[in-house]
Amino acid sequence: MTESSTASTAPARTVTGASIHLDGVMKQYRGQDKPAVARLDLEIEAGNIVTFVGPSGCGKTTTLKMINRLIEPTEGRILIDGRDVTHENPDKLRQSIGYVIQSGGLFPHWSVAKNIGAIPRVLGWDKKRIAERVEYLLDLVGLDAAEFADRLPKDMSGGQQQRVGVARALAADPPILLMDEPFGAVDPITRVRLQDSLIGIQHELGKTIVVVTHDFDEATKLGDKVLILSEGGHIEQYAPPEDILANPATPFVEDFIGSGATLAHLTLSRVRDVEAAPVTTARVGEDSQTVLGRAHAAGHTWVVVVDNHGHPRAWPSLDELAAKPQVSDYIDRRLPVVARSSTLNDALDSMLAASQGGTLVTDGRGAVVGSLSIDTVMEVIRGQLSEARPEEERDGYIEHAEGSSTDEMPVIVAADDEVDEHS
Ligand SMILES: Nc1ncnc2c1ncn2[C@@H]1O[C@H](COP(=O)(O)OP(=O)(O)OP(=O)(O)O)[C@@H](O)[C@H]1O
Repeated sequence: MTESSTASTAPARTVTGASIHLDGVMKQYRGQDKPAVARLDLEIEAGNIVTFVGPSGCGKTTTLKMINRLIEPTEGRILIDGRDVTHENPDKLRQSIGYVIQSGGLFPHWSVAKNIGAIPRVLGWDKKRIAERVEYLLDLVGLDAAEFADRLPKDMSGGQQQRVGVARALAADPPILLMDEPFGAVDPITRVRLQDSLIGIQHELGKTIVVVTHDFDEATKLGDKVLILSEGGHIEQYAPPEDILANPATPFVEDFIGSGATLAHLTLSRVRDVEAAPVTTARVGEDSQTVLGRAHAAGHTWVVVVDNHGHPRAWPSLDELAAKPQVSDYIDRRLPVVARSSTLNDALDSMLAASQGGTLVTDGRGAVVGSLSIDTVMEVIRGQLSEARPEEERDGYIEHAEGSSTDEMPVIVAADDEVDEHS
């Protein structure tokens, strides 16, 4: 079988996640007159990412924490893969449900390896198995084990700490991952990378992931389904993002998603839907002339320097490359990079943040697979906008400028403006 036919007939994704069923759950906090979450019924399919959004105080976190019983429901049942866990030992339950909070929630005096190994140690795994697991998970979340395993959280960036938080939550291979505003505390570019990394991990592992977020764009990007809640944990809509944008179920949802719903479709277009241009890659320490030969043959004017995992480090021009006999070990911290799962909005953001006319594209594990130019993205966006606006609405500048349009120019008059009938 050829490589391309393997790709086109790829088998369905492996699902290692478990389904979650909230059956009439209710939470009434002591001293409150109204329940934080009134009777809520929710079915989350195994292997899906579901995002919870809604205004502050609507009950997102309460609902999430009832799944692993960090908050005990006042009424109702929680079923995991059909099994009623409402009265199971909560500590045991939590060992099978990974939990990630904002900023990673790492133990500050423990190394990265010790943090990730916390639950496996409780489960009595031997040292070798834990060490192998730590190495596998660091690689999965895009961190180099040799560089990070012995670091303390304070010596890492917010985004790196958050990656370790995800690795720790996955340590005992739980079927479910709960995440409460996981990317709320990082800058927008890091946020995009963490989102992409999470999508990559989910595609690879097929876990069931529930994410609470304030950000509707994040909810639509990550979620196979989005749950929109209003006060009291009331379900306004629970559907795939495309359906919510196309058919908001209630006036609340319409208001919530805002008038930019047409533009919001752009947040659903992915980098993988646009063909990435091939790039010439070079390894650190490789002979520059050999790389130049490859780049010239491919007609490229720059190359991407990658590490042993194929992660991009810099994108020097051929002149810069030729200035040194070997490919040098330089990291360009402002390199624009997006994953195939990123949205076109993310791609534009990354280009703008780096003041570049293009961005590199990586796979779910951060290895370079190509590049995308601003022109390509703009072309797709223009196409989408014109599809969103019906033909008859598009009366061009030329027609108006030449006075050839038969349409009346619209005149907007305030209700109390006097209109002179004779002018
Ligand atoms: N421990 C508590 N005791 C009393 N009331 C609480 C408690 N925790 C939350 N609440 C109330 O329950 C309601 C739902 O809170 P919850 O934290 O679930 O909302 P949320 O949608 O996650 O909000 P946010 O987006 O602001 O984090 C709110 O009115 C909140 O004030």
